[in-house]
Amino acid sequence: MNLWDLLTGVPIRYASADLPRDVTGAGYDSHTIRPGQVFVAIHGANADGHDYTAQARQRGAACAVSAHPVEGLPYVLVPDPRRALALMAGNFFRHPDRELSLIGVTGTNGKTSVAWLTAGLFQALGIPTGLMGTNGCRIGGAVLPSRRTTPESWEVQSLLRQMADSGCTHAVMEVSSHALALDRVHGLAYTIAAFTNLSRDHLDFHGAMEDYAAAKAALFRQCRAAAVNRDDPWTERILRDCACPVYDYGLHGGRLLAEDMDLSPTGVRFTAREGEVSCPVSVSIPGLFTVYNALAALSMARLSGISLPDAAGALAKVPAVPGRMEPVSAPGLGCRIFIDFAHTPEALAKALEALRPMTPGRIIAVFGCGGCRDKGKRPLMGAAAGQYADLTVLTSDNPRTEDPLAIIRDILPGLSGPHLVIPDRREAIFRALDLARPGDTVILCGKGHETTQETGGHRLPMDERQIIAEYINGS
Ligand SMILES: CC(=O)N[C@H]1[C@@H](OP(=O)(O)OP(=O)(O)OC[C@H]2O[C@@H](n3ccc(=O)[nH]c3=O)[C@H](O)[C@@H]2O)O[C@H](CO)[C@@H](O)[C@@H]1O[C@H](C)C(=O)N[C@@H](C)C(=O)N[C@H](CCC(=O)O)C(=O)O
Ligand SMILES: Nc1ncnc2c1ncn2[C@@H]1O[C@H](COP(=O)(O)OP(=O)(O)OP(=O)(O)O)[C@@H](O)[C@H]1O
Ligand SMILES: N[C@H](CCC[C@H](N)C(=O)O)C(=O)O
Ligand SMILES: [Mg+2]
Repeated sequence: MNLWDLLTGVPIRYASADLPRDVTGAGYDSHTIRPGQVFVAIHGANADGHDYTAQARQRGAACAVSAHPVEGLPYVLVPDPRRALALMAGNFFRHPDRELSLIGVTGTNGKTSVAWLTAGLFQALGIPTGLMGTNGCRIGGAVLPSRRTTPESWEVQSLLRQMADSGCTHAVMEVSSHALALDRVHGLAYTIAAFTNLSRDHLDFHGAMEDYAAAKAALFRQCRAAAVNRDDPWTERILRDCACPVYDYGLHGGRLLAEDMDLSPTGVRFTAREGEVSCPVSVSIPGLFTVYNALAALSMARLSGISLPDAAGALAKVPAVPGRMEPVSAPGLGCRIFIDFAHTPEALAKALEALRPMTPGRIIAVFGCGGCRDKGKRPLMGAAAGQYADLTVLTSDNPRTEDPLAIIRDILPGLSGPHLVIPDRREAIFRALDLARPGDTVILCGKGHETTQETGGHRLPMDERQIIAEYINGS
């Protein structure tokens, strides 16, 4: 590709005279750069790409895009290499957002659930829809694993191009606050952006709630319509800079309302009402938060021109989201078991609250907090467990490179109420199941769809479904 075509729209401060005419693409990691590519040097939190131009050159980089002059490669100076990378990705992959109805979902909790329900709803109506998020990327029948909720801009544009080329007319993607702050979706034009809610998470990265909210709000400056949760106290802040039409939903206010709710162990049923039109909705995921997630999905369907009855009919056909209040059958144990992905104080509270009406006995919660992430949420998660569970088995959840016991020590000050500390997660699950009596509910929080445990800097296999099966089979 012609270098200047690749750089279309990128603000440029200076270009050296010896630049190549054609390049084969771009990359931002010196380890994986390929011959003929542009190496985009990014100044990050841990490293500075500008220090790795020699390695990029050895691997065949044709030139660099950088914030300051670099040694050994012709270069183009730009004010912001991350943004340059995102714009170059759009050019290289021929702007798939111009061919797709692109839907972005942001918020602290519920992004994966809402994205899944929305994509599933469209698919059920015969609308070919791609899906990108924490649980993987779905393009046609293929599922590609994801390491992050929203990948780097080059990968985002590449995946959207694959969706467009495979016949998708719509794409639904989760947009994390990290992605917004780090320009992974810079330059994308969203047809619809949705906001689920905001509560404490990721303050290790954002610093303060206001900065976290500001990162999320940025999505609403690059969309043509917004779907928002009217009941969330942060919604006004999120919409402050939003100039597009807004469709709101809620239990207490909004254009789309949920009424006559029936929350059961197997899911939720309610009546969705928009003005004079109302229709029954059912989703096979328990918890009041599922009502909100369903309303978000229905709102995006409405903004896409789908009638409420058609949308509700399609939503009823969508299978449950893997690892989100996922029931595990344990015949013989007499207790209910759920695998869930709650990993914030608010999500943990909501997930545990959802269990109370279906639990004649005790709620036994197994949870831990991720290592190398927001430490401030740890005692708050402890407090949520103490408040809503009858017994907590405190354990580990991806300690990463932190000492698991140090993480547990951070959680304990918030945790009042009966609890056991069992750092080994498999052992913790076994103990919770040992202690469970008929009528109790055991919930394993925080790992959801994950099938590994990151500890000591390694990623080890760990599947909670398998651990439960092993317990049941007596191994
Ligand atoms: C905080 C964060 O998101 N960091 C991401 C960011 O890191 P960074 O900018 O600090 O990068 P860095 O490691 O300092 O390196 C700077 C540059 O030098 C380059 N480099 C570095 C070393 C070298 O030898 N050669 C080289 O070229 C790197 O490729 C990079 O381009 O850019 C890197 C390259 O894309 C990412 O790998 C890294 O994600 C890390 C692994 C991460 O864990 N991110 C998580 C927190 C995250 O993004 N999570 C969100 C939120 C999930 C949610 O709640 O939904 C997500 O979207 O998944
Ligand atoms: N709307 C919601 N409000 C509060 N809690 C929710 C909501 N939806 C789901 N949850 C809880 O949060 C957990 C995570 O849900 P989900 O994976 O959909 O969130 P997410 O925003 O995608 O998370 P991540 O930031 O990791 O991508 C669920 O397992 C459930 O316990
Ligand atoms: N998207 C979330 C996932 C957390 C999953 C949980 N298992 C943990 O490791 O804390 C994050 O990056 O914070
Ligand atoms: Mg997610």
